[in-house]
Amino acid sequence: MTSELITNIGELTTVDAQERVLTDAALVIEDGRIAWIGAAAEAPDADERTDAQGRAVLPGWVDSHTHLVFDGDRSAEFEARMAGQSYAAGGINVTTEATRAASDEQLTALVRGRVDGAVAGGTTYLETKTGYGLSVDEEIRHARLLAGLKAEGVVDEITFLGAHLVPAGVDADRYVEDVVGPMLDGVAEHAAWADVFCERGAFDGEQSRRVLEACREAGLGLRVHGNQIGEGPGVSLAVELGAASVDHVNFLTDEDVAALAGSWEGWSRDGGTAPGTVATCLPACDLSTRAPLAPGRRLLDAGVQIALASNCNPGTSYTTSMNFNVGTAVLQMHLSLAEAVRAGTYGGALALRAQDEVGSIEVGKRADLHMLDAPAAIHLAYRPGMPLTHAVWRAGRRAR
Ligand SMILES: N=CN[C@@H](CCC(=O)O)C(=O)O
Ligand SMILES: [Zn+2]
Repeated sequence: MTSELITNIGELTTVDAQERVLTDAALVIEDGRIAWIGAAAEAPDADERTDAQGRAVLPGWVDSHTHLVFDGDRSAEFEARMAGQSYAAGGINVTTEATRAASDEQLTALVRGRVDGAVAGGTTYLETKTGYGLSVDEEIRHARLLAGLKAEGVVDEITFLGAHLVPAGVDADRYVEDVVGPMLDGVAEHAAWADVFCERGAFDGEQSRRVLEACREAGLGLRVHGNQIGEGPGVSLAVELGAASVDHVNFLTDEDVAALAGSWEGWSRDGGTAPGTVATCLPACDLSTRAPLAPGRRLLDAGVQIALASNCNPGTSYTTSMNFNVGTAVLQMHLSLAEAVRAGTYGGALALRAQDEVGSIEVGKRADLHMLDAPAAIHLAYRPGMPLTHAVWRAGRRAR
């Protein structure tokens, strides 16, 4: 068992229950986990020593929402949007066609490259989805490829999103029966989560319920893409069915916000009731679709736990940069730096129910660390777009 002391940390943002931010700090990693945190002057010895030279350290980002299994290019669709066209779910079909044509080797290499990019930007725990297969064989193929990458530690969480869109030329009810039948049977061994795009142009409330209930029955945890394009049943359904997260949340009624807040009543970080439904905000996606930014401030003020995620996908958010998403949440969504960092770390972990393992720097947790080439984390918003990630540790190992 080797240990590493990281010392001379200018600012250590722990995201622990007390939201402690330590200056002149140090920490020790042992066997992939955080073994000690405290003042640099009091740090114990370790086998190896890294001098942070006054840099800031924070938990690695937990990106709780990505779609990395895809091939093809949708830049023309993006350009048309920038010229005034609005986003519609139908573009998913374009990616599905390109993705189906890619071999296992091609898709695996594409996912690996995208994860490398995410890690290079400070992401240390990452969820990703199927959803550009949209047939029984293809969805199972994508889930199987992801399971191989999970076994290697490339991705951390896998979500089945067969209910992303009804593929062109297929009857909707027939497709839903495929999703809850042979598709679910084939992916259940590979995925821990199921998701549905509950939205105008994708799946309505009834179809979404059918998919979510069947997936829950099969033992999968639930997540929902909801309220992205307009108000709708996504949020209320997610809360009713005990989904771990509902993502996008751009268009919310007061009832939606109250339902989300109600799901957190009685929960506290140190105990109480089980966690409720996290509202995941996706600022890069909102900018790329010219949508109103998700109301993160309103949700926090109502007592809802929120996450920030990249939603990396070729249609609405072609970026894995959590630095960008967190900086944007401060600049445009009126979150404080502490709130935005928490949403991109502990909030994402809550959305994946991985909060006991990752999402904060606490003794016993996985040593997932992000060192900035800056003395303080506020530089993420103060210097947007700058290459601020200096070093990354994933489960105690230098990943960057
Ligand atoms: N909204 C649904 N799914 C993706 C976009 C899919 C696409 O357009 O390719 C999203 O999260 O934004
Ligand atoms: Zn998405």
